[in-house]
Amino acid sequence: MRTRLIAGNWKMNGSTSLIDDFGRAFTDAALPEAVKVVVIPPFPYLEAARQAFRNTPLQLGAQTLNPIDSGAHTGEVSGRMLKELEVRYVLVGHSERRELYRESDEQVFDRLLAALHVGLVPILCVGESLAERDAGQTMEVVLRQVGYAMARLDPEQRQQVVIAYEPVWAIGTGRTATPEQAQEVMAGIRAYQAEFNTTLAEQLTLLYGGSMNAKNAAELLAQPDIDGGLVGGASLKTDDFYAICQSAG
Ligand SMILES: O=C[C@H](O)COP(=O)(O)O
Repeated sequence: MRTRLIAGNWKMNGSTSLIDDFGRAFTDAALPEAVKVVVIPPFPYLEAARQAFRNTPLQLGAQTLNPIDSGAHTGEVSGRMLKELEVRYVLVGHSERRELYRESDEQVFDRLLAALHVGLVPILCVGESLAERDAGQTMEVVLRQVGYAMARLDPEQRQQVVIAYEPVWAIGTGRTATPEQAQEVMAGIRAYQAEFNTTLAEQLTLLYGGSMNAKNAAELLAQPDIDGGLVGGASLKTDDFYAICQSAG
């Protein structure tokens, strides 16, 4: 059975009091067995989260990392620093990083490799824009993003990567991909992986992201190639996020 994973990406939102709310809500939480839950707050809240989540099943994630270990890179954070704060997962290639901060496939790959080198689990985010979908280029764009990274990894590294499919037009818009639309692309990603190794493809954890919420999560998560969710807006509401985690069981 594949890992079920729900990750809440707070983006540039949240507060220390929201961290405390999550700590309280998830203390001794009875989550479905085999569901892993990750909270990905902004960097300044990681230490508070590490403390507040001690008696919870919540694991920590970070939103990006610099590929370099240390040095004169003002404003940047390295994977080694994240590891010190017991961070386990890190997003790479989120569409907001690709768009707003002009991260190329090459830069995304450097970050992914750096994450693997320090023992973080990278969540590689991929997805097409609305114009690309309308032009019938969805699979081409998504497989280019997946392929650029995966083809450069060795089999053991490939096994560590989680992939999140996030159609850009569904992010923060309230317009979720239909379960069928998401399933079609995610089956395509798994089939692409199977070209390297069928066992690895079968074990690959694939997340859907894009306006997932407490109402639509169960239907999305029921699709055969959707193993979990990368949740933005709804991960800022404790009750909604808790409900999404329950739907993953
Ligand atoms: O990282 C999360 C995704 O970008 C989805 O965000 P959203 O749930 O607010 O659409």
